[in-house]
Amino acid sequence: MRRIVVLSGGIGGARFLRGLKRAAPDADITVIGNTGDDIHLFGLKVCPDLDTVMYTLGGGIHEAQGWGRADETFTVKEELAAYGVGPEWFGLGDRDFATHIVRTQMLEAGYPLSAVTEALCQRWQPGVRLLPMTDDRVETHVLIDDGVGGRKAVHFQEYWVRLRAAVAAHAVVPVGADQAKPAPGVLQAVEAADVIVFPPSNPVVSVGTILAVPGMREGIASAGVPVVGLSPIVGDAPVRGMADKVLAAVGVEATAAAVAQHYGSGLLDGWLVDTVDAHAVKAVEDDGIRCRAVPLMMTDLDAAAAMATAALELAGEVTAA
Ligand SMILES: O=c1nc2n(C[C@H](O)[C@H](O)[C@H](O)CO)c3cc(O)ccc3cc-2c(=O)[nH]1
Repeated sequence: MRRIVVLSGGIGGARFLRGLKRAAPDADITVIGNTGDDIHLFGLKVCPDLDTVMYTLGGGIHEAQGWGRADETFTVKEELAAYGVGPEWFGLGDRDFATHIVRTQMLEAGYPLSAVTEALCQRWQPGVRLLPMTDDRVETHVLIDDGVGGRKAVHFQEYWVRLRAAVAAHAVVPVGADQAKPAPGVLQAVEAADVIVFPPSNPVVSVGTILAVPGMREGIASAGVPVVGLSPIVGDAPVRGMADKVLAAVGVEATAAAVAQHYGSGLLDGWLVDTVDAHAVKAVEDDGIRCRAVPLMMTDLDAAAAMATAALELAGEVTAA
């Protein structure tokens, strides 16, 4: 299992990756990061999931929060607010602003997002190869009630951060994904992988958005290597985030078994559920996906490393079968 490819969202994916690095210190890890959460604010391009992976693995993350920078200050945000310039609901700190300024400057100079991400990682040295899923613009929008009898689409960040996912999501649309091309190196990494891992990231707005880029699903299914995933749903509720809300929008129950079935045996060879969901193992295996129940709460680095070890062992079992 030397070459490992991981499809990652933000916090859950980043913490899992930290465990994976500990569990497989000699592995060559490529991370394909979701960019559907990206947002343009104050003229700057913000890539929350790429930055969360980069800061987490590079030692700059705000640990308790899981996103943004440690030791952050908010002077720029306060000054913008004093000018009446928002949105005030999105917490961009001063240190984080610097990342978005560098990124935007490089994009405006003509570099693709993949090259910009590589340049930012020169500083953070995450110890993995971090690739955006695409260099093209993709933006996840969520369809909600507009309060006057109709419906409207809002940016995913507005749904999650401003509305706290407190209203029903009727549909989730990765706008632009159908026209997007995988970023340079993405399909090559999938083709060269010894194992492909879906970490406990959101199956709809994180892994699902990556899979929506044309060529991704086919590339993974035809890679001929074990594809193993870890359930982000434990005891019928998301470990964090709003997976239940967006799963409902795509007609999938918020259970560990239903998420495995949503990915399907055409894509997934192995699936880890938490020990509290051990009753789901049989249903998943009946669907042709090898399934094991292990602790899936990433309470600390040791727990994340144990999860990564279990995922690699499951991949080994699938290969041997
Ligand atoms: O709940 C919040 N999450 C914030 N996040 C996290 C983000 O909204 C989501 O958790 C991810 O997009 C989901 O993966 C940020 C991430 C960044 O990289 C930069 C700024 C923010 C700001 C917020 C915020 O104000 N509130």
